[in-house]
Amino acid sequence: MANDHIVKIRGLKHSYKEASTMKQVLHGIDVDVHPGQNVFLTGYSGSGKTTLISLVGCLRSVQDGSLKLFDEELNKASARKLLAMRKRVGYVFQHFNLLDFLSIRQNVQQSLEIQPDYNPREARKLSEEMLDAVGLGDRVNDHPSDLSGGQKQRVAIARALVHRPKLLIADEPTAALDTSTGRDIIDLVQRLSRAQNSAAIIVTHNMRILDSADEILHMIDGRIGTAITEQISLVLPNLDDRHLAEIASKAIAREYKPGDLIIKQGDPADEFYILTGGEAHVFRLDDNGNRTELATFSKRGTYFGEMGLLTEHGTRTACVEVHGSQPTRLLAIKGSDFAEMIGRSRATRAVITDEMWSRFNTDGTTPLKRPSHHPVRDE
Ligand SMILES: Nc1ncnc2c1ncn2[C@@H]1O[C@H](COP(=O)(O)OP(=O)(O)OP(=O)(O)O)[C@@H](O)[C@H]1O
Repeated sequence: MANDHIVKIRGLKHSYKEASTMKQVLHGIDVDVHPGQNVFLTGYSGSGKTTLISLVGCLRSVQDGSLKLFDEELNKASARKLLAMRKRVGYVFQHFNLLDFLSIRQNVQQSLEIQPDYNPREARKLSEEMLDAVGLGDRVNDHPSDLSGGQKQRVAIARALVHRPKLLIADEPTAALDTSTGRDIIDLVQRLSRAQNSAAIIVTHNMRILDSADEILHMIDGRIGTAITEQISLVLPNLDDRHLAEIASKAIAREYKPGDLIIKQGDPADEFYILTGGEAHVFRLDDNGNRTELATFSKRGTYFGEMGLLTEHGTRTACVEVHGSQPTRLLAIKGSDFAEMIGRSRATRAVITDEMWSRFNTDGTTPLKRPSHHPVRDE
């Protein structure tokens, strides 16, 4: 499908001039962002996050590689084209970037004034509605200096979304805010962008807010790596830091193509899986080869493969296949590492075992013996 991508990046490289040499800061990036997807971009300071989003947001020119925004190639795009594309994106910055000599309604309205079909009356109405949606409907005539940090960021969100962009870019929108205000701001960005079916790329260092992402991209020295530690800590929050780092170092990132079988019923159970992208479908086959559809997992962080590992049965009780037209990405943890993990963290074992029993109950078949370890809840 031509329109299946909001952003499609292949082999993107970028360098800055430093004295008389060039310093390369992006080393061949591949990224896909689909309509309505919330993608969080994490990584240490200096790893290249701001460079990457400023290229996506048409604030810089592409030097090398392919970057398609709304299906249009930005490599070799003219300054005029970049400017036109920039108007179709919404931006939220760390330091709000509001103009204090304008009222907050006028600040929001600015985004509409640069659109080709600008109509002042309509723009005023839309700006007031958008401020209402961010909870500032009664403050439209105030100026930014009258507001708290969290309220200023709400204005910035209204300004970024008022023209209904198909992509919102937020560069550390919570960095200048306290934790609970930051969480509210992320919730708001996600609620409003989802309501408009806008994709959002949100740069953040804040691990506590990552659980609501559709996808987490982790930048390491100008490359996209799998956010293995972050993914595992979200799924299994009871692991202590040392244990988490140990498991993360042993987890293997895998990608399966549409049509691939991930788990085959009857095979020995030897791995535990955490879904990090795409969808996985579970079905069971009876002796005559008839299929019973059991579940489709689409939420990032869903885990599976625990049944064969936790029960004395030891073999796969169902098949799992790639679902839909996108690849399915997983973190695989070897059975022996999984056993060690739940052996050391009773809370983790309890959570996974409870989830397994609730799956047995929903799927209506419990062909297996109870696990040898009963859930423990005393941590
Ligand atoms: N305009 C510039 N000129 C030269 N070097 C730059 C420029 N902008 C960024 N860099 C360098 O490029 C590298 C990546 O910077 P970038 O700002 O993209 O990283 P970041 O992950 O966003 O970091 P932070 O979280 O600190 O903002 C850093 O080493 C930085 O010093």
